[in-house]
Amino acid sequence: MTEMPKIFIDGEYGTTGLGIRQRLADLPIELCSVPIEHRHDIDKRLQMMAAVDLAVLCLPDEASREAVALVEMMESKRPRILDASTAFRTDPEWVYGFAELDPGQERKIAKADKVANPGCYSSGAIALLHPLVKAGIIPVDYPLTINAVSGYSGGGKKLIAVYEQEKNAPPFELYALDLNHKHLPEICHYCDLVQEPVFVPSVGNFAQGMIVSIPLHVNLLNGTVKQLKTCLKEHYFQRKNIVFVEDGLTRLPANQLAFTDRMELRVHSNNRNDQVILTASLDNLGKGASGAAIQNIKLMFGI
Ligand SMILES: NC(=O)C1=CN([C@@H]2O[C@H](COP(=O)(O)OP(=O)(O)OC[C@H]3O[C@@H](n4cnc5c(N)ncnc54)[C@H](OP(=O)(O)O)[C@@H]3O)[C@@H](O)[C@H]2O)C=CC1
Ligand SMILES: CC(=O)N[C@@H](CCC(=O)OP(=O)(O)O)C(=O)O
Repeated sequence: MTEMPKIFIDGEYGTTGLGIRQRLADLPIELCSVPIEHRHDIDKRLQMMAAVDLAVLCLPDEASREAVALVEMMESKRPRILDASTAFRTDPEWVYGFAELDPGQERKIAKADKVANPGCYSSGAIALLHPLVKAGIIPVDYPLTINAVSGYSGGGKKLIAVYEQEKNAPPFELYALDLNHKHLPEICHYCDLVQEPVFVPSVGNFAQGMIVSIPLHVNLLNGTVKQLKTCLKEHYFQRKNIVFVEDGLTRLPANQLAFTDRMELRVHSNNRNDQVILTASLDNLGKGASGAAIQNIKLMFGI
């Protein structure tokens, strides 16, 4: 009998880490753990990393950078790494863990030693924009606006505490109003955009779920509403985790896909076909984080 792959989740007691741990329970892998009281102990974590085939990092950016630098200095066998943070998503030495990006991306992930899991908002934005820009329908210099709302679990343990423990948590708030959100470089990079979109993220008083929505004026595109739909339908044909849906919805609840690992894409248009809103619905902790990580782990071990 062949041995099961060994995996250590650094940050396993955080929001994304816990989500991955729960999903791994169904897979043929051996999960190696550091006790909760030692979760910040770098020596114990490095010892564990030296003993496993894959280290999944579910840490803040700085802690991820530190852990990766230490792994790279290891003289013993190094584990492969899957990083959930923003730190390496546009780094050319890392493979971007968005399996549906292009044909061939799954193969790259399967062979990679270092995989960067995509950001939650970025996953929705890239799923919509990448195929449309690549097909030339959305010009690379289109003045895009990306609106998005996330459940509060998107901000990890700290934001969950604000929403679940403080009496005066807002029902809804805009944030990142300095127009410098950490997902913008990733979105521009993987959509080949030359004009940075205006990104308007927000958070609502619900735990999980996300909508990314992108309004478009059809007269500024190189294509029709029908061509937008056909392009997305063909790009995601027979994909399990991302589906293009044509159901004519005119309302879209933000928690529609909460507790799933799927993403749904839609093209909403008016009856003049001159305005469009593209939407991506997902769970920030599902396809936006832990669900995508599991997709990558399965690819990396051929499960
Ligand atoms: N939440 C989400 O929807 C998404 C999150 N991500 C990314 O995943 C990563 C983790 O986020 P999330 O799970 O939300 O965050 P959480 O704050 O919920 O969890 C982070 C975990 O890492 C631990 N930790 C923090 N600093 C260190 C350190 N220096 N050494 C060891 N452990 C440390 C924390 O410990 P302690 O228990 O002491 O706080 C906590 O257990 C982030 O990079 C985030 O950007 C990606 C996609 C979506
Ligand atoms: C609601 C909320 O705060 N969301 C986070 C994004 C989620 C996150 O931190 O992780 P990823 O970058 O890996 O997606 C934010 O805007 O910073």
